Amino acid sequence: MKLLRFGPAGQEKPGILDADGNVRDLSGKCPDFAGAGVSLEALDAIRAIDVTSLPVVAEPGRIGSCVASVPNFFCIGLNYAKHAAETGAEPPKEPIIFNKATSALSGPFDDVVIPKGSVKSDWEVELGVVIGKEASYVSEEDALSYVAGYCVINDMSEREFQIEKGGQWIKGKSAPTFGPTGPYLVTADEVDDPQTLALSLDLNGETVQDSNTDDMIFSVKEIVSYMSQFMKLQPGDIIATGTPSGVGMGMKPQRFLKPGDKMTVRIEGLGEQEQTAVAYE
Ligand SMILES: NC(=O)N[C@@H](O)C(=O)O
Repeated sequence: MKLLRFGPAGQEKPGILDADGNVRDLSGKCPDFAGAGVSLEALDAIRAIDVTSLPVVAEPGRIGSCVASVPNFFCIGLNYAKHAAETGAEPPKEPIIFNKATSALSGPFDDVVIPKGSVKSDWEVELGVVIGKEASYVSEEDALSYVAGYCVINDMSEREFQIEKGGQWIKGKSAPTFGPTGPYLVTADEVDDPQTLALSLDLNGETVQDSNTDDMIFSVKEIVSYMSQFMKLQPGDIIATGTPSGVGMGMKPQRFLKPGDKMTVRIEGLGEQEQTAVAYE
């Protein structure tokens, strides 16, 4: 299933894409796609609905983040060897885990606001994993059975805030609008192998990131199992699984976003996002 949320910010309704590409309204039939609303049980209940019986939304308007009110917005750092190299870092021996403030979550086509005082705002296409079942001490073998689905994420990053402000990457990752997520939550049963997906990001029409999830250092199943050794993952948690090379910080000379820049962010089978960078006002 391709699940989405449509409507003005803060008033989104849950929907589903039908076989003809129409948005069908799921409101009243299921809870919002937040927390338990994306548990494996909740997704099974949606799967049992006859999609053709749902009203077609002729004009869905704005598309919101495909999940809402996320309990945790986790990220994995330096999970592609060439990206680690472009930042001057060694490939990690164990997964690097950090957080993005959950208030950074935004719609896949919403403007990205360059934060107040920022001169180093940067882009990062990433495969997003949404957890569908409490996961504590799970094996790698079982890990993918805890995944509700996958989505596109732009892990927006302010490099001065992230690197030059005395530590903790969360400072550079968390500005409002720094987490475009969606357009769809594609349920796990529709993704044969999360380690074979092409992912790319264009800046003003020029492809700057172009890779495949088979280049990850730690696979999705390794990440979910590893994280579950330290914490209990919960339904609705997002894990952004790291970005490939081609970020502005790694370019020579470095390149950062300015108002009017357009980012097109895509992952094979999961859809495409587009954001325009705008100045903070
Ligand atoms: N350098 C940096 O921030 N990278 C991470 O976000 C990552 O995805 O690797």
